[in-house]
Amino acid sequence: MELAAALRAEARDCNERRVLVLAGEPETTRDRAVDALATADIPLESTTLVGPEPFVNCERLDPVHASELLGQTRTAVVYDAHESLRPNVLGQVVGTVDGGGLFVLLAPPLSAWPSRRDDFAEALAVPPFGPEDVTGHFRARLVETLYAHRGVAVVDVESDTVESDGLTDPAPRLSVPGPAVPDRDDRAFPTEAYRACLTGDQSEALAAMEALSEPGGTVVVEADRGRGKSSAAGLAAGCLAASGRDVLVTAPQYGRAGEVFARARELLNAIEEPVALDDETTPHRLSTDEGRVRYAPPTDAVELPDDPDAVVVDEAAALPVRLLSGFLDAPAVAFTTTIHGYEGAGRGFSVRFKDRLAESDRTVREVRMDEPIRYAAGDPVEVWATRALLLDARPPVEPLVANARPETVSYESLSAERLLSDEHLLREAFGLLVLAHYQTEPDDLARLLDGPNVSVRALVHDGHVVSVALLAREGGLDADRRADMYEGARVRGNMLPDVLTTQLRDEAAGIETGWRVMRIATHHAARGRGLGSLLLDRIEAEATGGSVSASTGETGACDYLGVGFGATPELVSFWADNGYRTVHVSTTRNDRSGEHSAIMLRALSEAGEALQDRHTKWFLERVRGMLTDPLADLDPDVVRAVLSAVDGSTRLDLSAWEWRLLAGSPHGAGLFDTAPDAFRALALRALTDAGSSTPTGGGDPAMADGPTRTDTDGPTSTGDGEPALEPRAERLLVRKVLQAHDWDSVTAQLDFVSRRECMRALGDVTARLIEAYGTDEARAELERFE
Ligand SMILES: CC(=O)SCCNC(=O)CCNC(=O)[C@H](O)C(C)(C)COP(=O)(O)OP(=O)(O)OC[C@H]1O[C@@H](n2cnc3c(N)ncnc32)[C@H](O)[C@@H]1OP(=O)(O)O
Ligand SMILES: Nc1ncnc2c1ncn2[C@@H]1O[C@H](COP(=O)(O)OP(=O)(O)OP(=O)(O)O)[C@@H](O)[C@H]1O
Repeated sequence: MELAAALRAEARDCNERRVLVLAGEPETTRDRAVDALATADIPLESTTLVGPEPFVNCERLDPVHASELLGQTRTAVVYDAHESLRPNVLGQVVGTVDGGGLFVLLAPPLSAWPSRRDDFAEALAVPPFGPEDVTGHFRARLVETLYAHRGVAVVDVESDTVESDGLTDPAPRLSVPGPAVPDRDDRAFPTEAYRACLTGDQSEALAAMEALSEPGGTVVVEADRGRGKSSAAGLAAGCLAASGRDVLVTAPQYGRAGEVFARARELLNAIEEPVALDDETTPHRLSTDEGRVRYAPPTDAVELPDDPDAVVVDEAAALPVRLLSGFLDAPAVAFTTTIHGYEGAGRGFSVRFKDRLAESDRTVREVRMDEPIRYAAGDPVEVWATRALLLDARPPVEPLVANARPETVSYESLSAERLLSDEHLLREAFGLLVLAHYQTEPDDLARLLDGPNVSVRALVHDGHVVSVALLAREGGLDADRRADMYEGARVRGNMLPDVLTTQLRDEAAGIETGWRVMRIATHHAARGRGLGSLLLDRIEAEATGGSVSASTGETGACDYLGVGFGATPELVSFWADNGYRTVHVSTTRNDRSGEHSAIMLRALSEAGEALQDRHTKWFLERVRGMLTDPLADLDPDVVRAVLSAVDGSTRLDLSAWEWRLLAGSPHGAGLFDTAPDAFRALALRALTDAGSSTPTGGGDPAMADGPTRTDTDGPTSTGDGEPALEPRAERLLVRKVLQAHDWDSVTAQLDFVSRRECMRALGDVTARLIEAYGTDEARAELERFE
């Protein structure tokens, strides 16, 4: 394996990395990899094998644990991709290879690789599709990039042919001086911290983070992977703790904060600050005499437990904007974020969150770190990985779509073939999806190109993608599969049938076929002009009449459209305005976003309607119980939005005595606390009516009457609908009546001047609801006190 030695020698000379692809039968490639590591003189202690079985005496990680390598530095990583090639794993492992090191990829013969069905392809075969329906576009594209890119050697080990030698013959590199330590006058942090910096960019980022010493300090550090941003944040945290401050560190995953703590600790040791680990089992907690550095997961950290002096949010792009905004309540805060990472969300961070920062009254210091730490700038392996995984995909630049309007765009189905033949279109469509969602990852690219159940629709303005939707076909499952699912077996994909079947105990929920809108996004320069709604309209038109063909990207006619998403009031209204109706709200919060998911359906066929109707009915029957317990802290505006988006309303089944009690409450004759259930029934009725124009009536013993809004009785105050309550009155119904918060907290949350005023406000709302919904007797009772 002389080639391996030559690649390594070149890599070392220019502090870059090289890729060695060994293609052929598994055993042969594994033997050759062992030879290659030996000939290239790569120490096994700094080599990691990522693969299903050991064949070389070095650290081995199963591919599912590859994320453990994030933030680490290895001289070589061998990725044995025979059993499965996972795009996420590829992205995670390439970045950890050090300058002067090799990334060794073991693969089947490259010409046959795209048509192989490996374990990852199996994972993309979402029922009712089988592995034979999964295509190999992602791998075909990957193979093309392997041949096309500099720094990538390809060897066919069966014929012992070097198909591409990967040598770039670089010009000799001038040695780069280490970063200068700023003058003492210019800095507040100790010299040791600046000495610990490995690049000028890192030193500048550290200097910017001195702003965290003062209340109001806000710093944003943006960098590509491996630029040393976590380390810069760690050095800053160490300096702050040494000066007696309490620093709270958060990151999407506990393990990811490791570099922050490692640098903080090294620094505290270097400046001889006695440092104690509070607890060996949770090493992410360091204490100095007066200061400390501690970790909390994002959804806890946003509550700013124990009032930290400063907060470091590492990998901020992987968190949703709503959560990030919460950190602006901290006295001082630094956000570090990857621009083109496997998180693939850096631009999203800039666009979505920087606007929010700009609106806040904080002065923000922004720093960008470009110099790579592990290897030289311009490293060809980084260039290759970025292209292969589309890590730098971005939406069209603003001027190209700024004039897009519903009348200037065309609706298009973007098949995988079309996207592959037009790299610009692929980059724009994927870039827009990445930008719109904080959790897009390289696996999604493969899903989009090869998943038989996934397809893309877009609005195109002048050749550029301005709105895009990713659709998943769900349901259409046979009886055995539905029974398995009902009994608790995991069925891939099929998110909506899965929730409706397993959590909501509907064994028939997987019969109908639906399209789930997995993601939808409109370019930020063209939002609020009706484009998102137009895209949904066109999808619906297609879904009501289309033909079925997985290979052409046609998803076919179906029974319903559906969506599951982290519920915010604005998004729920967007879906409700487009005719989607609530059937479920998850009882737990998403770990990363802190949001509850809402599930909304839009029935398109009779069968779809039957499905939606029964879930609407069940939702109305159970939502009261959920609101007093698991959803008791759900944002009242989300509660208002999801309730008003239910396609139906509850019937009021109150006894004459309950009506009398309600009617007495506005004037203090009846008390809320003596019969909260009667108040709940009334509040729920009002809030579910809030989105409709024709309320349903009372008198029926059934709790819910499903989606038909046929009124039977119940006068209304407006003549043609429900009483129009102000948002604050609705929030009061949610917080006090439905979520059962105590009077004092409701008074404070809704800014009432006193508990008395809050109680009086509830009395007023109750009176209005009795006017609208009460029996004649109840209204007469109300009048007795007036
Ligand atoms: C399954 C999922 O993907 S859910 C996640 C949806 N996607 C995102 O959140 C990505 C970022 N957001 C976007 O790309 C867009 O805001 C979309 C896709 C939600 C809406 O696209 P648009 O082209 O703006 O839609 P359209 O113009 O038809 O409707 C906008 C309406 O949605 C509402 N809306 C939706 N989201 C928001 C929001 N975050 N802030 C304010 N209003 C919003 C508004 O009421 C607006 O009404 P208006 O026209 O009266 O101003
Ligand atoms: N000042 C430093 N001292 C010692 N090691 C450092 C320093 N800065 C960076 N490193 C090392 O360089 C590598 C990359 O640094 P770090 O993890 O801070 O960068 P990052 O930009 O957050 O990278 P990633 O995106 O890979 O998480 C790590 O292995 C880290 O240990």
